[in-house]
Amino acid sequence: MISLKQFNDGDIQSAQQAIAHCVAIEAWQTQLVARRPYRDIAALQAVASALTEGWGKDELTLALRAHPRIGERPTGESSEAQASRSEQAAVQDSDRQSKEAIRLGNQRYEQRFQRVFLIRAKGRSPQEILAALQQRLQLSEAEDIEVSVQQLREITALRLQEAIQ
Ligand SMILES: NC(=O)NC1=NC(=O)NC1=O
Repeated sequence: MISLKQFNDGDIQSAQQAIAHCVAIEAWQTQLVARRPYRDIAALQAVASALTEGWGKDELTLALRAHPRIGERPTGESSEAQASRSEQAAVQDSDRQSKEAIRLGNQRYEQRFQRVFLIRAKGRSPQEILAALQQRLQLSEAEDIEVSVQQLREITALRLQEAIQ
């Protein structure tokens, strides 16, 4: 985590490094860095959010490369892995039955949509995640893309809040 001043004043390389784990979409990273300096955190978050406006299936596909499945404990010390572990803590600590239900739900979801199920996990219990997964299985491809992109926006915003304070 770095301060807004450090983010504003740092060189391009270090500024991009500080936010790269928020979402694996290069354009978002480079544009957020290019618009420095930000007068305050709210201005930074407003631009970060505006830069997600046009996201669709292509951006989702890019971002999913960096998101482990829900319930699969992300390994490694990368910023992404650390962020995922903390976001998914409630699932990691849940009982075996919930974990198995989520694992099976992920399988069903991937068979239907051919992509990893993405949900903003922070603040959600395993039960809430499971309920969301069941609901998402009823959606059409287009509907689920829209919901998945919205989840990606939420995860990105939460990670940015943690990254620069
Ligand atoms: N497949 C996922 O939904 N992954 C994740 N959701 C989060 O909130 N963090 C993740 O890594």
